[in-house]
Amino acid sequence: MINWYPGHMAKAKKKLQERLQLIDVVVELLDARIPVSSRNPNIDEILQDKKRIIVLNKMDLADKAITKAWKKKLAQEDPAIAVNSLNGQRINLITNHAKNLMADKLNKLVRKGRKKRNIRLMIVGVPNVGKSQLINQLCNRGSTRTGDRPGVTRGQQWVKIKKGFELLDTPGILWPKFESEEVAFRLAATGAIKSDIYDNETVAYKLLKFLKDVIPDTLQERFNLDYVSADTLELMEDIGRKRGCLMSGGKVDRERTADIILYEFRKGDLGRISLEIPSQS
Ligand SMILES: Nc1nc2c(ncn2[C@@H]2O[C@H](COP(=O)(O)OP(=O)(O)OP(=O)(O)O)[C@@H](O)[C@H]2O)c(=O)[nH]1
Repeated sequence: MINWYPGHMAKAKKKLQERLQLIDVVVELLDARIPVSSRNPNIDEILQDKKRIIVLNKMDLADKAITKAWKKKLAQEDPAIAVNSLNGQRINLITNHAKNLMADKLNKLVRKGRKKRNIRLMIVGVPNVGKSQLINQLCNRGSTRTGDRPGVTRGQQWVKIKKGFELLDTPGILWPKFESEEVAFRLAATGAIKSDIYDNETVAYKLLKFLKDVIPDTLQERFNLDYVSADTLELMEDIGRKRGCLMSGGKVDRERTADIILYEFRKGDLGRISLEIPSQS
């Protein structure tokens, strides 16, 4: 886990901006469950007028209808798609969109009698959003290393991911938002940050408070509850008891209960749940 200090951010920004000069299209990766909170706060300033595709990753964990609404909203600015980087579902759309974005520029080259060149892509995003997973998926599809080329920092390489496309094999790591407790909660709940603001128990409590209104039936069934208490603390203790999280004297071990709730939520065992909806933000 990176500790972001202003100095680190300035350095990361500078490094990224250097690499951006080599790139045709940036793939901005967001978490489909929290597209607002998982977005770097300075992204527009960093990317400036660079062509961009917004990719909502982990679509398998997010609510289908809400993701669709997000895509519609985000697509007002840039092409926006949702993918699953674990199984590679829909990642073909990334190169399709990149091709469209670059069509005019490349056609111009051809009209000038020059050779059509590969479209160069790079993935950027905050920690844990799935950058490495997506790079692996894109690279696993019959890709080839294109060898060293000037201008690329040592240790980084271009990978030819399909005909006409090259991907920088190291992602751009961006810092997350630190602007509010609510954002910190959402990043912590989805596992993106180890929050300094919240401990696991508080994150799980806040999450449960949200979930009991959104998916009461799922909670009742999953944890085998007699009923879903309107009192969040009571509900948490009921879940703890059902899962055998007891300390000596029969008191519920809330820390262990919190770990279970967070683990199952992050894994998708509680269903596909989005923590942010477009009209809220
Ligand atoms: N369910 C699900 N999990 C995903 C998906 N993509 C990535 N993950 C998981 O999310 C976690 C983080 O993925 P990484 O690829 O390591 O994320 P990263 O952005 O490279 O993370 P940093 O190295 O911290 O910057 C891993 O446990 C992945 O298996 C997805 O589409 N669906």
